Amino acid sequence: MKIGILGAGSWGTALTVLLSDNGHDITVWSVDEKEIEMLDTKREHLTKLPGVKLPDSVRFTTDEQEVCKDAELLVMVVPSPFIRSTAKRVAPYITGAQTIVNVSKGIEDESLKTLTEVIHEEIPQCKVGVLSGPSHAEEVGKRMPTTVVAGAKDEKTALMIQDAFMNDYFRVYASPDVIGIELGGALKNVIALAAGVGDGLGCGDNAKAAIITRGIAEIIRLGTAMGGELETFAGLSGIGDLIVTCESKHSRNRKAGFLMGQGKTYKEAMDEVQMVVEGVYSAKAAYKLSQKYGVEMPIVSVVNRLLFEDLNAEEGMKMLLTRNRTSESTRLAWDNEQA
Ligand SMILES: NC(=O)C1=CN([C@@H]2O[C@H](COP(=O)(O)OP(=O)(O)OC[C@H]3O[C@@H](n4cnc5c(N)ncnc54)[C@H](OP(=O)(O)O)[C@@H]3O)[C@@H](O)[C@H]2O)C=CC1
Ligand SMILES: O=C(CO)COP(=O)(O)O
Repeated sequence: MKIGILGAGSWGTALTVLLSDNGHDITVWSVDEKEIEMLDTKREHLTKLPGVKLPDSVRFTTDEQEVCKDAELLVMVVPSPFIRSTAKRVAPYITGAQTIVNVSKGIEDESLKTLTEVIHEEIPQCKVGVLSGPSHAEEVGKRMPTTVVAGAKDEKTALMIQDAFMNDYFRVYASPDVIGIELGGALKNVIALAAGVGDGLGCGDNAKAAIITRGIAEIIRLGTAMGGELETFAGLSGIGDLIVTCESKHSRNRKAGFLMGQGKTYKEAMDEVQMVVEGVYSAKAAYKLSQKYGVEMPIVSVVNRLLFEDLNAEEGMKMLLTRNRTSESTRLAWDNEQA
């Protein structure tokens, strides 16, 4: 199959390896001429995915028309703040016969829309799906075992995406729950910032487990209120992705949080990480959505205050621990008569 990849950072590069392994004919596009020249001449992304070699068959371009021409599938893999502008750039070259799969993770800040909603708005003529889950580029680029989930509103599109990506080191499940998959992928990044802050403060495994567990509770609360399925949040793009991002040495969001826990501002942390820290972009949107849907998200709220107000890391952690006492169960009531 002919595939165009829109974005040539670490995830775009790792997926180029994967999709080439699957025998597809790949063209990679980036807005950045220097990045395209480096990839074309060195066959490696020297800064964002060093050590991973790209096959000679892959073509590189900065031309939107070229990457879209005859591509049955386009993979959208630019950071979330650039999804709309990239969709606008390619829209004139996309026909109703083509499919776009979004593999980026975020929520648009102003509109509070998911990324497939943004793509659909800009390119209504084509089919749009999503692929998400615990999948660091550093491991996929080395062909290490990985599982993800592909979602689309119609089964044919979901199965087409599953088929294009799946191989013996990259297992792809399929699902109709597009909103659940997207919210899991976007919200886990905000929680990972908090997990990193805990690490930076020197908190231990108990605190990490608490942030992951109470974090997924927040994701489920908002995600189900917005129409996502509980099963999805218990799956690869929910708890699966949350675990990998809160625990992995590769995680950009956890690392940015770690630096903030050590006293750096989020801008200093982002400069040091040098790759996209999506949680910073999604944090405000997640908070605004929690207000809109009337659900409590204390970790998301503290992360916003750490990022955009002058709350420091220690105060933030204390604030979470000293919230009003509450129950873990939201469904069951006490049976006081039996007691
Ligand atoms: N890295 C990973 O392991 C994974 C990442 N993701 C998601 O994939 C998305 C991309 O992440 P990742 O590849 O890591 O990011 P990177 O920062 O490595 O790369 C992003 C790419 O987008 C390009 N870019 C920068 N500015 C613009 C712009 N204005 N318009 C269009 N393109 C631009 C970058 O160019 P330049 O290099 O010049 O900045 C680069 O090619 C994110 O949403 C992330 O959450 C999902 C799963 C795994
Ligand atoms: O989403 C990702 C892996 O699934 C990448 O984000 P992090 O690097 O912050 O974990």
